[in-house]
Amino acid sequence: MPQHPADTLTLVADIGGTNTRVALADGVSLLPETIRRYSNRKFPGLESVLRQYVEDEGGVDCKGACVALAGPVRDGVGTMTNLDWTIDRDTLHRATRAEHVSILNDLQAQGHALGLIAPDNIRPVIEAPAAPSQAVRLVIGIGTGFNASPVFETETGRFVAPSESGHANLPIRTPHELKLCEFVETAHGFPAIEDVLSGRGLERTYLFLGTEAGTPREKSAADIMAAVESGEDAIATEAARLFVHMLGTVAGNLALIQLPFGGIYLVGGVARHIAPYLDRFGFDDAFRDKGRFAGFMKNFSVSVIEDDYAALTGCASHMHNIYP
Ligand SMILES: Nc1ncnc2c1ncn2[C@@H]1O[C@H](COP(=O)(O)OP(=O)(O)OP(=O)(O)O)[C@@H](O)[C@H]1O
Repeated sequence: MPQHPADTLTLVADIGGTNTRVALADGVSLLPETIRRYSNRKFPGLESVLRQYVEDEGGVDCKGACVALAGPVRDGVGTMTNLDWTIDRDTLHRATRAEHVSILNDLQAQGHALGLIAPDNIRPVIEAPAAPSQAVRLVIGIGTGFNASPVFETETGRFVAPSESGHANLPIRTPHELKLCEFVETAHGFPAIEDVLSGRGLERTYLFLGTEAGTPREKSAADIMAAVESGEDAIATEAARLFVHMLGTVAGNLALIQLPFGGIYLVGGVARHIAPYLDRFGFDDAFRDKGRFAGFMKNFSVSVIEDDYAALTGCASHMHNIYP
């Protein structure tokens, strides 16, 4: 990589509950040939994934390193929610030898990527009136877990607020959703949004509907979506419909809390796979089902970001802004 001297390079990593994606960036641009993907279950911890990456890139030296992880970050220590991994700044220095390091929540990184995603990678779901460029935006992530972050444009730069909103409890609108909530609560002790709106949540919804029908069966999220596509399994179709409805309700709630007149952006592996069915399974109706505020909900556009590496771009942008 001779055309990119070490003092311009940043190592960026997106650590999800299932997969870690790592790349090098020059400024805000990812270097496509350096993008690598690792399956988390093959590694004992985050430090070893990062060390593996540095080795796979021939012992590369970088000026900065930024990791975005699926879990809360407090006082410079990130803790994964769906994996027994933590990372702190010293470990990140050690693993990458970078001078500047930063640890973000993965949805914060997704927020920092807004404005840098190629238009081809943004799929519109609901249109809304145009808003000023400083209007608040909201990213919602549905993958191994669920989370959301509002994105604020301030006079001193962009601020993306972290949250753990996937661990708030499920909002219930129908008797059937109440039964799903009770099913989730029986298994987990608490019916969190993430227990339905995630890959495992889709699988759990499928099991719930099968159990209700007297034919309990398990299928992976990918197989459920393949069955929806082929139309061969009515329970899979119903699971996707229930999932989409719950997603509309939760996204509508978050919109009312944050007022993202600049748009809502759905990101993550499950969001990308469910995107073609949002219209067919009534996302829009559930999103707008807010009583007197049903008309007000037309202020919010919704899109799906189809770029699997958006969080890496967000890490690069964040580092470029704080260490130009
Ligand atoms: N074809 C598919 N349809 C729906 N869901 C799928 C499909 N393939 C994989 N998934 C689900 O996507 C999830 C992984 O999504 P993603 O790649 O965004 O993960 P991640 O970045 O590790 O997650 P997170 O950041 O939420 O922790 C898994 O729960 C998996 O079951």
